[in-house]
Amino acid sequence: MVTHPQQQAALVAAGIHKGFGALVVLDAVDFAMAADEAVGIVGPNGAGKTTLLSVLSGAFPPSAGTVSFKGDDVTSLPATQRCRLGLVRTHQVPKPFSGMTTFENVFVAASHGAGLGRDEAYEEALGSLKLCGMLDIANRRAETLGLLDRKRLELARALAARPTLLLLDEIGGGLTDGEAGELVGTIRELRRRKIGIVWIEHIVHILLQVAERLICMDAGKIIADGEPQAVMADPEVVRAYLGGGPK
Ligand SMILES: Nc1ncnc2c1ncn2[C@@H]1O[C@H](COP(=O)(O)OP(=O)(O)OP(=O)(O)O)[C@@H](O)[C@H]1O
Repeated sequence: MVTHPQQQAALVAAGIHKGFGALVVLDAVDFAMAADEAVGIVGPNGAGKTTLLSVLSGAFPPSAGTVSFKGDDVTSLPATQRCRLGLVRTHQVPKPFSGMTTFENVFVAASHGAGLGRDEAYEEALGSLKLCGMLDIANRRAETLGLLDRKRLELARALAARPTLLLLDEIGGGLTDGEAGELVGTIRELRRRKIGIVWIEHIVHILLQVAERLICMDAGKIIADGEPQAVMADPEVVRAYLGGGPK
């Protein structure tokens, strides 16, 4: 088990509960990570992974518990304000602004997400598109992009918001191994730039190319947390996620 003293942690979620009506989706989840960690999250469908990411990013509040970022309690801050602090997420299903070009989509993220002035936002948008290999399609309308390019655009938009900690929700989902591998190259570059990562992904062998720590969730709880290979070999993880037979 990896220990994460809270005083060194950049992102701390403590005692998180989340329910939708009678359905308990997160049940007393505690999570903490340092600013420069790369944490992978796996678990079966419906385990609560995306809901946890939504609570961390501020998409909706927890039913109970607190979230703090860089030492400040952000539990009641909306996603837009957490974004300005550097806590930025991507979505499982990219929904770019249609009727706008790829560049314009990223420019909006730089100006509104990061709060940059026009010239700085322009440079930031170009830099993000370059990093994601999208300069050659900067003038394509977003609604004409295929899935890989939509995923790249989702990443470019998040990067233009200048994250210090990036929450990725199945950025590889629906892609071929080769396509997901391309995204890994970009995410590795982010790691070189010391951006912290929390990455939910079902394509585990892709995830393990980046994650230095792995968490497995099941039924609203964290059931394993630590060195990736040890977590993947954990009998509880094998049972809940990897399809092991009954004990
Ligand atoms: N807004 C909502 N209203 C009602 N139920 C919801 C809502 N969001 C999620 N749920 C339910 O909460 C549970 C957990 O969903 P969540 O998307 O967090 O799981 P997940 O681990 O990310 O799954 P997957 O791997 O399939 O994306 C599911 O049963 C889901 O149907």
